[in-house]
Parts: sequence; C-alpha cells; structure tokens
Amino acid sequence: MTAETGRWIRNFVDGRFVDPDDGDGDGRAGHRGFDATDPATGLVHARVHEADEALVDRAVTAARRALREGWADTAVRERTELLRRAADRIEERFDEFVAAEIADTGKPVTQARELDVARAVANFRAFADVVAAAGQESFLTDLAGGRRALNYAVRKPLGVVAVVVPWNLPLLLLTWKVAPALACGNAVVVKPSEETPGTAALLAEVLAEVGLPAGVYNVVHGFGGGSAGGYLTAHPGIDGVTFTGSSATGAQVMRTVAPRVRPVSFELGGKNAAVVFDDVDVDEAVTGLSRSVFANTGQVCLCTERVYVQRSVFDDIAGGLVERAGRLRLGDPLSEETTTGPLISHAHRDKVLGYFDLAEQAGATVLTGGQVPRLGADLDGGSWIEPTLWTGLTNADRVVREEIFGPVAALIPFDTEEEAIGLANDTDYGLAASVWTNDLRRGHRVAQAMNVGMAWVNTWFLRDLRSPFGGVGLSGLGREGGESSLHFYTEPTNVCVQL
Ligand SMILES: NC(=O)c1ccc[n+]([C@@H]2O[C@H](COP(=O)([O-])OP(=O)(O)OC[C@H]3O[C@@H](n4cnc5c(N)ncnc54)[C@H](O)[C@@H]3O)[C@@H](O)[C@H]2O)c1
Ligand SMILES: O=C/C=C/C=C(\O)C(=O)O
Repeated sequence: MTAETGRWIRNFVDGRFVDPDDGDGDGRAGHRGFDATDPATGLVHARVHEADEALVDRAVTAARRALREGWADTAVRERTELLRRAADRIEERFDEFVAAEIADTGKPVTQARELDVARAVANFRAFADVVAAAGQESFLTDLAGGRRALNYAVRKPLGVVAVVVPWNLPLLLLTWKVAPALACGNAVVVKPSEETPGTAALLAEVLAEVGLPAGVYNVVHGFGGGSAGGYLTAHPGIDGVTFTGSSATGAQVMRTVAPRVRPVSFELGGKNAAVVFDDVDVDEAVTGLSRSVFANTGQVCLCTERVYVQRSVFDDIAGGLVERAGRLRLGDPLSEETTTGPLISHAHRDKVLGYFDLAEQAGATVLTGGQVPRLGADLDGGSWIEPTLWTGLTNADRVVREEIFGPVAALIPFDTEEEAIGLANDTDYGLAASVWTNDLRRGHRVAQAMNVGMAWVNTWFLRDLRSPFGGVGLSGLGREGGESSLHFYTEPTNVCVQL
C-alpha cells in the first residue's frame, strides 16, 4: 500500500542535503531510492535517497577534510557549548523529532516524547558535561638516584568515525554515539537503519543550525552489505566503527574492518533474563517486569524475554503479567491512550510469528497473546502483534535461547538461588539482567553473579549516562557511556619527560 507522498528523505554530505535528482552533485541523475514505511499502517510516508559508493566516499572525504580544517583542534569549551546548543535546538524542534520518529516506527507518541527524543537531549547534555569535566591521566615517576620523570597522556580524536545504528530507538541510539564522538573532536558519517531514516536527517538540520562546521556530521542512507552500510564500514578512510545492531551483523562488520585493524564498539543482541524471588512485593515486581518485557513492543535490546520465578510465587507473577498484558493498548500512535505500537516491519513480524510457531511445537502454553490483532481498517496494514507470554518451555528451547525482539517472554520456575543463577547465565548473550527481591544482600549478590554488562535490582532500564553500557559474549564488545565513551572516541598519546 502506498500513500501519495513526494517527500524525499535525503543524504546529508559536506554540510548540505544532496538532491536525489542530481545524485551527489556530479550531474548523474536518477540515484536509487527506497520507501520509508509507517509500521502502524503499512503506508509509505516518504522516499529515501539511497547513497551509492561514490556518495559514501564523498561523505568520508568531507569528514576527513573537516577534521583537517580545524574541527579536531577545536577547543573543548567550543565543542561542549555546541553540544549544549544542539540539545536546546532539539528541544525547540521537539515535536518535529517526535513526529519523524513516529512516522518511521509507529511507536506511541507518549514513548517517542518521554524516551526517544527526551534522551537525545539528555545525551547531548550528558556528554558535554563528561568532556568538560574530563582530566588527562598523568604520573610522576620516581627513578633511581632520586630522579623523576613525568608521564602524561593527551587524548586526541579517533578521527573519522562510522556510526551505524538500528531501528528500534533510532534517535536515542544515534545521539548516544554522535554526542560523545563530536564532543571528543571526531567527524562522523552516520548510516541510520533503512527502516528509520527520518530523525538522523532532521538532526543534520539541527547541527547545521547550531554551527557545526560542514563535513563534521554526514548522513548516508541505505542498507547493509552491498549498500551504504557495507561501503561505509569498508571505506579505508574510516578510523573506527561504532555499531549497534544484531550480533550477526556485528560479526560481519568486525570481518570488514579486521584487515585494517580499526577499533570497533559493538552494542549487539541480547536474550535478557529476569530473576524473581519469592520475597518480592508481587504488584511492584509485576509492574517493573511487564515494563521490561513489553516496552517499545519488546524492541529494546535490554528487554526481558526470559522470566525465572521462584516456584512459590510463580502463579502470582504469571497472573500479574497476564493482567498487565491485558491492559496494554495497541493502536493509533498519535493517541495519548496508546501504550504499545507495532513491530518495525512485516518482515520482522514474520520472524516473531516464526517463534510463536516454534513455541507451539515445543509444547508451550500460551498464557496470553499469540496472534495478530485486528485493529480496524486504518491499522490492519501495519505490523501489529499481540503481547505474548508462554509457560511450559525450558532453556533447551530455541524460543528461550534465541533473541526474538518482540513483546514476548517465557516464564520458567526455579527453586534455589543457585539454580536461578545457572538458568539466567545459560546463554551465549550477556547484555542485561534484572533481579527482583526485597533481600538486598541477595539482590547485590545475584546481580553481581549475572554474566552481563548491566544488571538492575528491583528496577529496569534506569540509566545514569555516566555508567558503562554494553554487553559480553554475543551482546557486544566494549562499553559506551561516561568515561567509557571518551576512551573509545579518543586515542591517547602518552608523553614521558625526564625531569
Ligand atoms: N546492545 C544494544 O545496545 C542494542 C541496541 C539496539 C538494538 N540492538 C540489536 O539490534 C538488532 C535489531 O536492529 P537491526 O535489525 O537494525 O539490526 P541489524 O544488525 O540488522 O542492522 C543494524 C544496522 O546495521 C546495518 N547493517 C546491516 N548489515 C550491515 C553490514 N553488512 N555492514 C554494515 N552495516 C550493516 C543496517 O542497515 C542497520 O543500519 C537486535 O539484535 C537488537 O538486539 C542492540
Ligand atoms: O535497544 C537498546 C537500548 C539501548 C539503550 C542505550 O544505549 C542507553 O540507554 O544508553
């Protein structure tokens, strides 16, 4: 289905939007394009100009030139003040960002407002603070005979950074990388997901409005291998890659950059566990757990897809989660009453439905959901799915081992703390976990025992942007957040002076 639209979402290279009709300014017309589809309705809302290899090369070249022409040597104060202006300008254009994010994702306006765009503002401010406060490492070295030396490290920008991001929290994840990269004096070439091009292009307008020099922020649209994503990560002019996406793609990107030994930062997939002990306040735990399972229609890398519950409260927790699932309101993203949007695409919904079939084949009991909902003529073209909970599955089942990335969870009972830790850690992933108990000593103990990058106790997705964010195993490589981002987006030179 298509909607009448003449709107192009364009590439942004060297400080300007590239006209699709004249390609990259070389006079060659008729560059490729693809549809931007609204997942709530299935309707096309724009055409996206797909960057070819020549345009990606122009973007990397522009970024390199911007560094050479002074951006890399810009004073820290100038960079941090620019980031703060960007945050202010996003706030001034807040509703435009909300509308653009909804058009690409179909997510509810309440979430786009309270999470996605709000966090973009927070990301810019947080990294302005971090960079402004950052010191340099230095040591006075005692030598034999009473002599000394001074060792100090100066941190320089990594250079031209490829920023490749996914479709689930497009603006949040893009700014989570772009803010520290720019704060550290890098230039970036961004490849947004083909599913969600809108806010990356809008951010280009804002950064130009607040005075970011041409070439420092570039956006190239397209797909992965054989398209803009592959061209960008394979480009010899790239000094590092920060990537958020699936583990399989992360491995592909790692292979692409390996010959040039370029630094990578990977935020990848997850199969996150919640461990619920029998001393919890059931209502409080169910409130937090349901959020961790159903937020963003389960399309958050941190979402819980495995809920391990101590046997004596299993039925209470299961019943509570079913009741909360029943309260979710799927529907018009622009309604303040809507709590839950669609999945990102029909293709992704087919993938999730495939796991519904696997669960059935494994003998699962469907506590709630399991179907495609009917929402009425305007929305039935969208990629909707019912929030779904299963029991009767084990860690041996694919549904419990593989990332589904939808509003789904398997509920599995346990008896002892040791058993729970073993079940939760029985995965190739290692991104996040949550532990629910009123025994805080046990909360600390079990959280520390989780083989993950991030563990929450009696809460979920509560974020301090200075803390290290990332995963282990198939969930990622490296950390971003606070000082961790500075370490990735800079290269230190240690200078030793004999005194
Ligand atoms: N750990 C985290 O912080 C985090 C956050 C969000 C999403 N994710 C993960 O991302 C996945 C969902 O997002 P997705 O479907 O967009 O992931 P994806 O891996 O399919 O795509 C991510 C990005 O990589 C690009 N890409 C694909 N193939 C490429 C290639 N060969 N070379 C260069 N770029 C390529 C895509 O176009 C997209 O922009 C899930 O697995 C989810 O767990 C992880
Ligand atoms: O879908 C994954 C969510 C990632 C969230 C962050 O990177 C963050 O909160 O900084």
